[in-house]
Amino acid sequence: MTTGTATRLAGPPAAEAVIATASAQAAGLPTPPHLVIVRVGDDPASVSYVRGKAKKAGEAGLRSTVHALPEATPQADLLALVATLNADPDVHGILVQLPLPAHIAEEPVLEAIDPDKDVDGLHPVNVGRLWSGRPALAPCTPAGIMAMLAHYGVAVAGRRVVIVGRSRLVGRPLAGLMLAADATVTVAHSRTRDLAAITRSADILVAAVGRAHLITPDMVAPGAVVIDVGINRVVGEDGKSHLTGDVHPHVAAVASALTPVPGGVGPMTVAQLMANTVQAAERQRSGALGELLR
Ligand SMILES: Nc1nc(=O)c2c([nH]1)NC[C@@H]1CN(c3ccc(C(=O)N[C@@H](CCC(=O)O)C(=O)O)cc3)C=[N+]21
Repeated sequence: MTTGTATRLAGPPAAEAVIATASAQAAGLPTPPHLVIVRVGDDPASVSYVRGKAKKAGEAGLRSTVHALPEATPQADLLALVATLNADPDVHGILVQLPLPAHIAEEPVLEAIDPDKDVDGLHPVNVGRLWSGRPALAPCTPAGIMAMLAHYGVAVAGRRVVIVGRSRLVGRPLAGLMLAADATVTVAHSRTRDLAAITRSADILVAAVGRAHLITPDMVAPGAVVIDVGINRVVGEDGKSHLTGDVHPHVAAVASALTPVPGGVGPMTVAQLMANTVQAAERQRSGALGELLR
């Protein structure tokens, strides 16, 4: 077999382009947009992601505040904090880092966030706006994937997109964004029969399942563009823990383009959070006019 090597769709250059645009927009606002991140508990991955997000916000010329609440925080206290942030005109974006501790129900917390400050795009109002094809704050990972494809000149309109995974944070909203961009969309998942036959029909294949190396070369059409959203921590032969995606490395021999993990979709997620925060600040500034336009 001859092995081609897929073009590497690197995250950082595309992420920098998104951040540069967001920074320029932010500079045109009366005050720098203010992002508030709420983290409950000390999950090491969450601590590290939140740190990365706050750092990027500073680099982009945004303000950020992190509320790190103890693991045992009662749900009512978290809801009270969200209400305070909603009412504060100096707060433009609110992100509650997931997952929350088991004693806190996710839904009431997400539904408590002002939809116009919901930079994660997880409030049902934003989900509904997205699915009815209206302007909406969209979840950062799928919006970042769309930005990445645009950055690298990968056309979406009219093409077959297969998304493996139907999560609230990635698979479902990505399907909505792809549909809005005129793709023909299939969402596959753990109960899908003959997954390989479906994934082989994709011009653009997105793996967002959270199972290391689920997508093998036989599941990919020659020349397909493959987006790997997986962030799996695995212990390698060297005994060290490292990150790997949902896509097997040998897929690079079949695909025309492939996003690496790390250094692919992850940085796009963070960049898109900055873009969403600026968008939220602009929506709030446009106030009553914005109300009419939505
Ligand atoms: N309310 C909420 N919104 C989120 O958007 C959200 C969340 N909760 N909970 C967890 C997931 C995961 N997530 C990532 C963000 C950045 C990287 C990222 O920057 N990854 C780097 C490497 C990071 C590392 O080395 O650990 C990369 O892929 O190159 C990954 C994953 C946002 N999430």
